[in-house]
Amino acid sequence: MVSAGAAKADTLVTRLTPCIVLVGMMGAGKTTVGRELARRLHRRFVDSDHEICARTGVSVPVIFDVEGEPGFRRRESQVIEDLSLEQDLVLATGGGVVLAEENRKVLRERCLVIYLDVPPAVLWERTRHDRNRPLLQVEDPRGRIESLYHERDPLYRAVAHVVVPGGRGSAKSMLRKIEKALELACEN
Ligand SMILES: Nc1ncnc2c1ncn2[C@@H]1O[C@H](COP(=O)(O)OP(=O)(O)OP(=O)(O)O)[C@@H](O)[C@H]1O
Ligand SMILES: O=C(O)C1=C[C@@H](O)[C@@H](O)[C@H](O)C1
Ligand SMILES: [Mg+2]
Repeated sequence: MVSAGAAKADTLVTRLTPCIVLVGMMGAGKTTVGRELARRLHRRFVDSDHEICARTGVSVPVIFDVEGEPGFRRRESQVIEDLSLEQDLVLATGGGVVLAEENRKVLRERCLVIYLDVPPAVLWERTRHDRNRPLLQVEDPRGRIESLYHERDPLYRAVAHVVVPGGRGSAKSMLRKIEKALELACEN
């Protein structure tokens, strides 16, 4: 059963947008919320980190180990180039997708981009026990999140058509905010 909010957003975004893209920091909930958003909008869901792993057959930390961050970023840009043109897709991106200007350009021009803006303290709570994020395997991961957030926040804002502020609310409440923002974006 599709809720009234999801049905309304579905009609409007289907008319206006090819690919709905979620951007934001590690732990913002792009994968968690994106999967549910896709289900509610009857769209296919792809996570760019998962797509890179499917193409290479190894995990994100292994790619960082073998090819370094530049190798991972090249693979990420290729996935963005390929998927951003697809119809009926919700695409959850990796936290660093906005670092490359070419990615920002492609996403901004081809897609409807939603920034999930979650404060560093909450990001830290969600990622502190996860070993799958190579950039956080440092002495002060909490400080790293803080500095990455401040470096990247302007880039997320530059690429986004819609900013959805998040906090300690549930994934469900984030989803409701996104659906509301999609309705508003499509009315204007
Ligand atoms: N709104 C939320 N409330 C509470 N926990 C959440 C929320 N959204 C996501 N989480 C949890 O936070 C963790 C990180 O979420 P998720 O993997 O979706 O983030 P991400 O934005 O995809 O991060 P990355 O850029 O590293 O892929 C997961 O354990 C998820 O269950
Ligand atoms: O924020 C980042 O730079 C990253 C986030 C993850 O989604 C992965 O793409 C990878 O761990 C790098
Ligand atoms: Mg993710």
